[in-house]
Formats: sequence, structure tokens, C-alpha cells
Amino acid sequence: MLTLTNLSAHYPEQRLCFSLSAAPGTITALLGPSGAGKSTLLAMIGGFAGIDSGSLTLSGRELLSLPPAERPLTTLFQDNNLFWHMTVYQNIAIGLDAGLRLNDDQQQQVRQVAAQLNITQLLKRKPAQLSGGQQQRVGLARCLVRNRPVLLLDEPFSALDPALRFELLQLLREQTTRLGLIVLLVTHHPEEAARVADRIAYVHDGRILEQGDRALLLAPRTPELKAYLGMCTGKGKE
Ligand SMILES: Nc1ncnc2c1ncn2[C@@H]1O[C@H](COP(=O)(O)OP(=O)(O)OP(=O)(O)O)[C@@H](O)[C@H]1O
Repeated sequence: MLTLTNLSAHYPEQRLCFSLSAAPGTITALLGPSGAGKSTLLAMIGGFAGIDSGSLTLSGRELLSLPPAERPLTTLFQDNNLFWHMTVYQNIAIGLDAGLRLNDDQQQQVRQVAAQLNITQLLKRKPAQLSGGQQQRVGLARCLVRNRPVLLLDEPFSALDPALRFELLQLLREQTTRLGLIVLLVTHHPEEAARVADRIAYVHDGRILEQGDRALLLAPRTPELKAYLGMCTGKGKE
């Protein structure tokens, strides 16, 4: 279980404080308006943003004292951070060894994850020779090969057209269940959350205002989430 307890940061214009639990094998969708703090929440967990107080644990182990590279997690952003001069194989392999010196076992792991994400036929290409969807598959493959229990995703598929987006989300869903990953997925698309997420956390003004299972999207309790989802909150209106 990944557990955030009053994990807090203060910025001149924003005070953020998050409490959240996420279980293995689940996807938690982080929804909320622009500027609410979704990306900062991931940065706080990843160790890229300062923390003032609170705790962050994975299976009871405190993570805040660990530098980012030693935390048991991996991140994927919309800009997938692929290296354009390297092949797809190398771009995945670098997730295992920055010097690209892979033993037989590790080489096998790269090929395995490539097969799972249907990119085996692309391993010799460079990122510029791939479509946007294929590039995101490579980015996801690099994350998965690292074999970390927590996956932080910041709108990774937003630039893709809907069909491709859902294909990749389905793939993410399968891998989350198969590997027992804890996935936090920032998205601006409630319909993405409705399709793949086990849990919904609505981030508003630096905190999680509401959380629950997918039914939350159909029956939000707070006026803020209703307004975010475009549901009418005015009295006497439909
Ligand atoms: N390094 C920082 N310095 C100052 N303020 C910051 C910093 N990082 C985050 N903030 C504050 O946190 C707020 C939340 O920003 P964040 O990018 O996390 O929102 P978001 O919900 O991810 O928005 P979007 O959906 O537009 O990406 C910002 O408006 C800003 O006030």
C-alpha cells in the first residue's frame, strides 16, 4: 500500500496537503482543474518537490528520506523523455542500466516487455521513426522494465487520438493487474478515469477534496466536483 498522510508543501500562492492510499494492482486517477496541484502531487511523491511535513510510505517503509533515484517508483510524462539518437531497444534498456551494459537476463527482460507492449518489430528503429502512440509505448516499456512497484503517470497519453489513447490505457490496465503495480494517473479526461481507474481522487486547491470508486463520477458529492464534471449545480435547474 502506498500511503500519503498529510503530505504537505507550501508555495507563495498555494498550500498543498495530500492524504491518499493506493493498493497494489490498482489505478488511481487524479482529476482536477488546472493548477489544482496534480503534477505537484506526483513530484512530491517522486522526490522532485520539497516537502514541509507529513509522511509517505510504501508497505510501511518511509520514502521521504530516500533521494528520487532510490525511491521504488518510476514516472512517465506526456513528453516521454526518449533519447532520439538511441534505438528503441536502447531506450528501453536504459531503464535497467544507464551505461547500457545489460547481462543476458536483462536483455531478455527488454525483449519480454517489448513483446508485452507489441513493439518487438520496432526495436531497431529510432524514436523519430515512430508515431506518437508508438513512442508512448516505448516510454511505458522503459518504465515497466525497471520493475518498480509504483508508477506515476502525468497525462502520458493526452496527445494521442481517442482510439489510441484507450488502446494504451487498456494495455496499462492489463500490466497493472498482471504486475500488481500501484498506478497514479493524472488525467484531464474523466472518461479515461471511468474506463480504467479503480479509484478516483478529485484534486482541488491543493488537496484531495473527494475520493472513491468510479461511481463517484456519476454521483459526486461536492459542488466543486459536480462543476468540474460539467454537471449543473444551480438551484432549480436541470
Ligand atoms: N516550484 C513551485 N514554486 C511555486 N509554486 C509552485 C511550485 N510548484 C507548484 N506550485 C504551485 O502549485 C500549483 C499547482 O500546480 P500543478 O502544476 O501541480 O497543477 P496541476 O493540477 O497539475 O495543473 P495542470 O492540470 O494545469 O497541469 C501551482 O499553481 C503553483 O501555485
